[in-house]
Amino acid sequence: MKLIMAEVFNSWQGEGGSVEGSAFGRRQIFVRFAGCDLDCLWCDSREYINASRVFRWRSEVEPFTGKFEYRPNPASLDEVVEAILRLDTGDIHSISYTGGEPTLQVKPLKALMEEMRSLGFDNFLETHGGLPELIKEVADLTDYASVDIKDETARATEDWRSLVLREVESIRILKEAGAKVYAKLVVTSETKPGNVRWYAELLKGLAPLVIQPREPIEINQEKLMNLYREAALVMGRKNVGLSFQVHKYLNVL
Ligand SMILES: C[S@@+](CC[C@H](N)C(=O)[O-])C[C@H]1O[C@@H](n2cnc3c(N)ncnc32)[C@H](O)[C@@H]1O
Ligand SMILES: Nc1nc2[nH]cc(C(=O)O)c2c(=O)[nH]1
Ligand code: SF4
Ligand SMILES: [Mg+2]
Repeated sequence: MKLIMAEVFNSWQGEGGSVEGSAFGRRQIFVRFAGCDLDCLWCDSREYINASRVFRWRSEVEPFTGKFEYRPNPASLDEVVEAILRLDTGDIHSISYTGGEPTLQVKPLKALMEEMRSLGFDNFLETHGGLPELIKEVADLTDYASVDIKDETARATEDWRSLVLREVESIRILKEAGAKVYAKLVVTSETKPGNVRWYAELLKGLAPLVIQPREPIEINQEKLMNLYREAALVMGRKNVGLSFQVHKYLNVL
């Protein structure tokens, strides 16, 4: 079984804020898959979007050392499992599968999640959720999921509205399978309050929402808190929170 990988490292989860299902501040091993079918304007993992150009992947030799070993793509499942286990510091909350978009490589993703579960780890899926048919394949193996709702200002794809509906469908599938799920919305100064109301209507009663400012932050506090209020008025005050990419401020991976 082969995978196109980007990197494997050990850090703490820097996103998700305090809503239910978030693993913010928990220690994780991150497994970043190469390749994505979307093209978010502000993506901080751009170099990994085109999988055919990711010739090698890196794995941390030891946590927080900044020292990496490089290997050619594609990777074998065994190599990736070995890289993960080498970074097991004994305090790992869950394994985070991110990217790129991990669900695009659904067969090896599933095999890896099965293997990590059998070794006693929980699985945390970080996904754009735009492909519910693929989400179905890994839903039973997912303990936690952070599913992005792509705002119109991300310009992720041409048919943005149908993408949002598919993301919500993925959340439903994951929830029905028993995963702890929250939605993450990256906002900018151009984000429309009316759009946030629409996302909130779709998520109401389904999953909590975190609002995460695009980095580097350009949205002002007043606008951010107005968007928060729009969402909370629809979803309920306990179901909305803020999320910041704290790892970027602390200069860790
Ligand atoms: C790189 S994506 C990979 C997983 C999946 N493709 C997705 O978009 O959800 C991981 C997370 O980083 C967030 N992210 C990426 N670039 C960002 C930026 N410049 N500012 C804020 N969040 C960002 C995404 O919204 C997503 O929640
Ligand atoms: N520390 C840390 N937390 C994260 N949460 C989501 C990340 C991602 O890129 O998916 C990420 C990441 O790359 N590093
Ligand atoms: S979906 Fe995720 S990996 Fe893909 S472009 Fe958007 S932020 Fe980047
Ligand atoms: Mg990131």
